Amino acid sequence: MDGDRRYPGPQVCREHRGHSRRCTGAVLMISKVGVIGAGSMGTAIAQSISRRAGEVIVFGRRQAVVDSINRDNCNSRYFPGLRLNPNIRARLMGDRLDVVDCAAVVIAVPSSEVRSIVSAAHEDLAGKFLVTVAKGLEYPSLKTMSEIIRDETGNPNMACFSGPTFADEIAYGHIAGATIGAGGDPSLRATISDLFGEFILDFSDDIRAVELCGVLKNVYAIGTGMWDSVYSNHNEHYTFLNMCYKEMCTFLRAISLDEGIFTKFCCFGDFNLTANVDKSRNRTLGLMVGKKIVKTPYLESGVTFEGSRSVKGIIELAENHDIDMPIARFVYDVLSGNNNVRESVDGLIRKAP
Ligand SMILES: NC(=O)C1=CN([C@@H]2O[C@H](COP(=O)(O)OP(=O)(O)OC[C@H]3O[C@@H](n4cnc5c(N)ncnc54)[C@H](O)[C@@H]3O)[C@@H](O)[C@H]2O)C=CC1
Ligand SMILES: O=C(CO)COP(=O)(O)O
Repeated sequence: MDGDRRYPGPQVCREHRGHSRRCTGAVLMISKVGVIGAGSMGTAIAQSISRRAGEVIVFGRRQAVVDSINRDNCNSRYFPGLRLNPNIRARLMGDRLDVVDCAAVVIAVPSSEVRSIVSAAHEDLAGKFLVTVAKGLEYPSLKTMSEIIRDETGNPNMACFSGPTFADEIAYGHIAGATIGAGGDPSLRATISDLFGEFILDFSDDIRAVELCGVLKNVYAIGTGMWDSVYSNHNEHYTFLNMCYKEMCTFLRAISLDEGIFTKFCCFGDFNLTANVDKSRNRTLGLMVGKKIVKTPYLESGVTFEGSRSVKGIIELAENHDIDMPIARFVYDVLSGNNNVRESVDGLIRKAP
């Protein structure tokens, strides 16, 4: 695809008051932003932000990807057909990260990698405005990404970005909504609204609840894939989808401080996107396991299946709140090879709420 024809270069932005709307105006010159992770989401976020910032530095661990971005304005591994904006530069990941003059740093690596990366670079990241897009839960600590990052850097200025946001569609500039989980500091919201001004944004003060929505929806995407590998009718699909959403809302009512979380992009939007669309890696994993196309070595496939890594933690977190999560347990049991899908699905139907 041709270069990003919409790239007008950084321009002055009108004040973005941070309420839920797509910033259609030109953009504020945000000096420099760092993105940790040169995978699909890191590259996509870099492309979006590069239309609003002076420069975006992407930190990747593969020299070939770094070279491809710097030499050809292209991430040949993830988006071979997309010309990246010229103000995106790549650097090879090291323990230390040269983010000295970055106004903000986005963390876009798989959740399993966040603690090691942030711990190694904690001195560089301390005091920075940090945004995590990773959708995972650390085990056995049961900590979310922002909790890990705060552990390692002590940063109070933290936010998360989560919603129905397939990376490829972001990279090609399609409309997407996302929830910003951040403390109530107005200046923080203004900064993040400028950074992610291409998105339709809603906000929540409960960053942990926003992050847990992203974790839960991956689990239910796997579960829906498994269910759909057995039942192929519309009634059956949407009946199970409703069962999943009911279980997810039961969990959120127990842990969320934000009573409006249920209708935010991180919750209803991302839950439906990932559970219903085959582009989702988590849903695809559920379909493949359900059809016995793949067995447990999928974790060595190199594909980022966040839901399979976080389902055990979600079950334990729920137990800590005396919440029963039969569908999350169904997903865990099948992924663990304990039962086959049809037996487990029939069991779910008998116990349906
Ligand atoms: N791909 C998508 O559509 C979306 C992904 N996300 C989230 O973004 C996070 C990142 O996932 P994706 O970009 O999708 O995965 P990906 O598999 O496309 O890319 C992951 C990248 O992280 C890099 N990486 C892994 N370990 C690393 C390390 N120790 N140091 C430096 N780089 C390392 C890999 O080399 C790869 O480039 C996940 O938590 C995912 O849930 C969120 C929304 C959408
Ligand atoms: O989080 C995502 C979309 O919002 C990406 O979903 P998958 O990780 O299932 O591909």
